[in-house]
Order: sequence, then structure tokens, then C-alpha cells
Amino acid sequence: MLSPTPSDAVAVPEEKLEFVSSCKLPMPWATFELHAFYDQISGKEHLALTLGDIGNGEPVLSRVHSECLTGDALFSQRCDCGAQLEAALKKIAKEGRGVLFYLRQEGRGIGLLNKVRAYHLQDHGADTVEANERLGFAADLRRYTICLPMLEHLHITSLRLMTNNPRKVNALKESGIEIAERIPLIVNRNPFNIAYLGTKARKLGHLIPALDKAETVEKVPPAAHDNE
Ligand SMILES: Nc1nc2c(ncn2[C@@H]2O[C@H](COP(=O)(O)OP(=O)(O)OP(=O)(O)O)[C@@H](O)[C@H]2O)c(=O)[nH]1
Ligand SMILES: [Zn+2]
Repeated sequence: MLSPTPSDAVAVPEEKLEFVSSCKLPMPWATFELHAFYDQISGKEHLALTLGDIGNGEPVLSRVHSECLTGDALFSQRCDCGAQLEAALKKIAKEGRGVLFYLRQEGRGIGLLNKVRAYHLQDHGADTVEANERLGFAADLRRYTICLPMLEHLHITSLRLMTNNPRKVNALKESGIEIAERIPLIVNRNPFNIAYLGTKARKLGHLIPALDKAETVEKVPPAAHDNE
């Protein structure tokens, strides 16, 4: 298990992940290696997709992606998740080296059914943070320490992380992981998610440049109900 440096005051929760197996996964852009892990605490399965020589000590181009079934698998335009997943995999394939962690913490950790409940509230005017709070959840319940045993298994010590979320960067740093670089991942800005992205920038601190504030009052345009 990677541990924080002695100067870090933050307590890092102990994660219990068991490596299960790995296999080749041919994708449209490259053939990745898929590594499967079982999370003994949550009972979830987490995945790491790797390409190239990632264990040689050089910082690794990486994406820590939280599950979004609606965006990743069902093409939802409410968020930017599916486009970020594809863009990250393409970037890794282009470099020929990198890792994508696919963490099964759907809906920022509240689960798929509660995310649909939150979307229902958003259809009726709440923003993404208010909806979580009305359901009795914090805005973001994710744990990035899940990555620690996977990083150790893969012999990765330093990341070039593709994200717009400074909380993710800080949480990983506080876990003792070196973040050599943050690489912005700005994709799929569309009429259905522009306000949602605005809320992420205003309330969750995401670094999403050049959002027009006037457009970013979160309301799903009526057509989104037909389209999703
Ligand atoms: N509760 C809730 N979860 C959402 C909503 N929209 C997306 N998600 C979940 O949010 C997670 C993705 O987090 P984001 O906040 O979009 O982005 P991030 O991973 O923090 O930051 P990036 O690295 O820049 O993508 C996934 O688990 C999605 O299922 C929403 O409106 N409500
Ligand atoms: Zn999403």
C-alpha cells in the first residue's frame, strides 16, 4: 500500500482491494490490458485499463474515471462523462502509454438509482448539487483512495492526470500519490450540459474555462426529456 509522506497530516483510509485477473481488451484505438479488482469493503468491481510500459517510474498519463452508466454507456448528453472517457482512452492510445481507472462509484458515490432521483429533481429546477442535498447526500461522496492498491499493483508512483477537478487532484495528492501534471479534459460542451458544467465550475470548483455565466443557470432544456 502506498502511504503518505510523514509530513502529510491527512489520514488515508485503508482500502481492501483484491486483484482478480487481467486480460487483453481490444478497443477501437489500441489493445489495452484490463485489470480487474474486487473491493472487499463495498463489494464493487473496479477496473484499470493500461497501455505500454507503465511501471518504469516515469509519470503515467492517466484518467481516474468514476462510473456514469448514463453517460459512459447510454450516450447521455446531460453530462460530459462519456466524451471524457473516450477522449482519455484516445489520448492514452495516441501516446502508447497510460492508465485509465474505472471506479464503480456511480453518481458521485450515491449510486445509479439515486442519480436518477437527482436527475428527476434537476428536471424540475434543482442544480446538480442541490439535488444531491435534497436527497440527503453530500455533493460528492467519492473516495479516490480506491486507486491506491491498484497503483501499487501496477507499480505506478506518479501521474499526469487528465481532469478538470482540483478536488480529485488534491485528494490523490493527500493519499500520497505524486501528481506530476494536471491535464485539462474539456469535451462535449452542448446545450444540454452547459448549465450543468456551469454549476460544476461555480459550486464544485471544476476548472472549466470560458463558460458564459448567462448560459449556466442549470435547467435541462425541454428537448432533453425527449432525448434521454
Ligand atoms: N449525483 C450526481 N452525480 C452525477 C451527476 N452528473 C454526473 N454525475 C456523476 O459524476 C461522476 C463524474 O464526476 P464529474 O463531477 O462529472 O467529474 P469529475 O470526475 O469530478 O471531474 P473530471 O475529472 O474533470 O471529469 C460520475 O460518477 C457521474 O455518474 C449528477 O447530476 N448528480
Ligand atoms: Zn455523467
